[in-house]
Amino acid sequence: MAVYLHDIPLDQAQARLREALEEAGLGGVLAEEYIPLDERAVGRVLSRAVWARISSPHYHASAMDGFALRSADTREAMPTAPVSLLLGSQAQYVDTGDPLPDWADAVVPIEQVEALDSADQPAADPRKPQAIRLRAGLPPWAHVRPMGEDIVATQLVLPAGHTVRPVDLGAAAASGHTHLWAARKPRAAVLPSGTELIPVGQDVRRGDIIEFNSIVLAGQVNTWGGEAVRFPITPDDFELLCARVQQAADENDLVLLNAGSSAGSEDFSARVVERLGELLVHGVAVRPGHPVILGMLRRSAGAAQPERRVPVVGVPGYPVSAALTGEIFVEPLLSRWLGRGAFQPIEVEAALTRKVTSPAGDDDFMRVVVGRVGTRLLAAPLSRGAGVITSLVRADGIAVLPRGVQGLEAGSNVRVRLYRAPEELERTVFAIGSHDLTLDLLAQHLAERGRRLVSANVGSQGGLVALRRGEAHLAGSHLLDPDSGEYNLRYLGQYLAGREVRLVAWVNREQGLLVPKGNPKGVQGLADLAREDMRFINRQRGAGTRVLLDYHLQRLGIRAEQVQGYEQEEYTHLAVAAAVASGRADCGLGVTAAAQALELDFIPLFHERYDLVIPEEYAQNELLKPVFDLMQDAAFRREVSAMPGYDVSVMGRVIHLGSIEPAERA
Ligand SMILES: Nc1nc2c(c(=O)[nH]1)N[C@H]1C(S)=C(S)[C@@H](COP(=O)(O)OP(=O)(O)OC[C@H]3O[C@@H](n4cnc5c(N)ncnc54)[C@H](O)[C@@H]3O)O[C@H]1N2
Ligand code: MOO
Repeated sequence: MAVYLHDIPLDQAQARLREALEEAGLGGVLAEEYIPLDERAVGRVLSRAVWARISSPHYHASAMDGFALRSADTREAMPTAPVSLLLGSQAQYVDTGDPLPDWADAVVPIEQVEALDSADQPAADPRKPQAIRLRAGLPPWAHVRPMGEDIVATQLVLPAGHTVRPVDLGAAAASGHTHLWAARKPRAAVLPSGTELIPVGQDVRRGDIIEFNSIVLAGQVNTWGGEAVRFPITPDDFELLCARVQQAADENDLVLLNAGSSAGSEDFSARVVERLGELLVHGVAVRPGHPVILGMLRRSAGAAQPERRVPVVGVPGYPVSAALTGEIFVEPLLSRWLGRGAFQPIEVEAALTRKVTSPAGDDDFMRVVVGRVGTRLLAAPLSRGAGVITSLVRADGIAVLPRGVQGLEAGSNVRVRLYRAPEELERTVFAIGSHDLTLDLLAQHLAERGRRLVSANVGSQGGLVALRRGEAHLAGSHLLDPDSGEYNLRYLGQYLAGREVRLVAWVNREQGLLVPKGNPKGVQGLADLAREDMRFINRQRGAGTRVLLDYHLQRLGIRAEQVQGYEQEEYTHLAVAAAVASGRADCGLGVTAAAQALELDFIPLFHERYDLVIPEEYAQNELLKPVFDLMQDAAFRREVSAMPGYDVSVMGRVIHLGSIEPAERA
């Protein structure tokens, strides 16, 4: 009989693991090693403090090329009454770093003396004169680095638990060390499992999943100071899985078993752990990542240290869940074994740009992008999908909605654990509105100009709403006014009346019908949408493309009810293209580039203008200057017009500047 997982709160799961580790004698630094002091020690965690064996400098050293002397001998020297010192008894040439003779207590730089061979004859070799003449006195210890200036023998140079940086190695070497005591790197085996997985580089067929979780997990382990050992993909075969996991446990300190953690027909991980050791936890109340497994494995009799227990983490298969499980369970474990404090992220408080819901029973790890718009720090939630690895790539941080919170309204403050330095958030240009594929090109060019473009796709009208609420620097918009045939202006009156706004044309682009390659249903135009054998895929209400569609359907006298699939909505051009590519729909309205991206056929229908709407306060801000620069940049314009269906002749044209008059509803 199948036993399904039972989620327990995160703190309880962590406590159970901690207790099991302590019981097994694995609660602290695993082992230490005496490693040579060289550049390979960077990143290692010191298991013992470094105390200075010798001082640095370990003798009084000259800080300048010049002459060592007794400061007292120079006391009378004046510009008008120079003092001469005889080489040998009163002065001695020294290079920077040379030890000072015992009798000397100061150095005069060579350029501050007259080197003489006799009373008035300059020396043939300025470093080997008979005498030197000074026209100013020197205080004691002038131009001398006294013994211990840098490090005094017996002082603490580096504390235990410290992660070694390049400069630390300099200080440790200067204080007389040749080796360092460091925590041994914990070895973590990473085992990907699943019959459907194929390694990177192999041809991909339908149903195949490119295996990358093991790469992500191994990279995390190495970043956090461990040493990852990646195993080959194990198919869903219980006995084989047991054999591999046993081997991994025999040779490593930790086993990360990826996938097979939930309730599917071939989800063996929990049973493997039960067979080879003790299952501590199956299911943690976190989203994503809830089917986590925690356990302790036994080593086989023939293994090294056969009595050792080896913790195992059953890492859920979905990539975001897998990476977050690494952060939540693996990082703290490695930190503990390395004797270093667990990672403390920098946190900031930011206001949510939209309402979110959250499962009441779980700690919900929400990925967000963060940026400053005006005086406010804003957090825009990214995709919640556990399979959307790019949401973690794009994320600036994680906002945890704790258990008990069922959701938050737009504008609520959340604490965000940052993945980046807070300064980077100040360079963020927030674009919320209609998405266009050229914005990705813009993002890439802005990155070269020290800006980060973060865009959220909420459709044209959604973008104007975001601007009204002060939650974006700019919005892409392509809203057709059916009466005038103009774009956007009338809608600005509706959403941004009274505000100072700059409306700048961005591109003219082609819109048309996306159909499968070869156009099997012979689609010719919008009139075909009313056909009984036609399944359409629509854009969401408020999207410019939706406005365009409704306008033209009305002109053709086609009612929404006549269009099959009119109620099926997607949020981006690419999502519409994907629906057609997968066969879920026969056609959809979108831009040429989306058709090209997914190798669809395209039936061009209209040209439309896509504008950027920018409140004047931001248009004049240094932050957005590169956006305006790029509109005039020949190389950028060339790249945009090289994209299929785009024309940049309008790019940068100011359509409106100044206060927006109120308008009636369009
Ligand atoms: N009936 C239930 N079904 C599922 C539950 C549940 O509680 N009850 N939980 C869901 C959640 S949440 C998650 S997370 C997953 C966990 O699934 P498994 O750990 O069993 O993993 P798989 O089913 O094998 O894989 C899921 C999915 O993840 C991707 N994947 C897996 N391994 C890799 C890899 N090495 N590299 C890249 N991507 C990988 C892949 O897309 C798999 O389809 O279960 C849900 N179902
Ligand atoms: O818990 Mo799953 O890991 O939501 O994605």
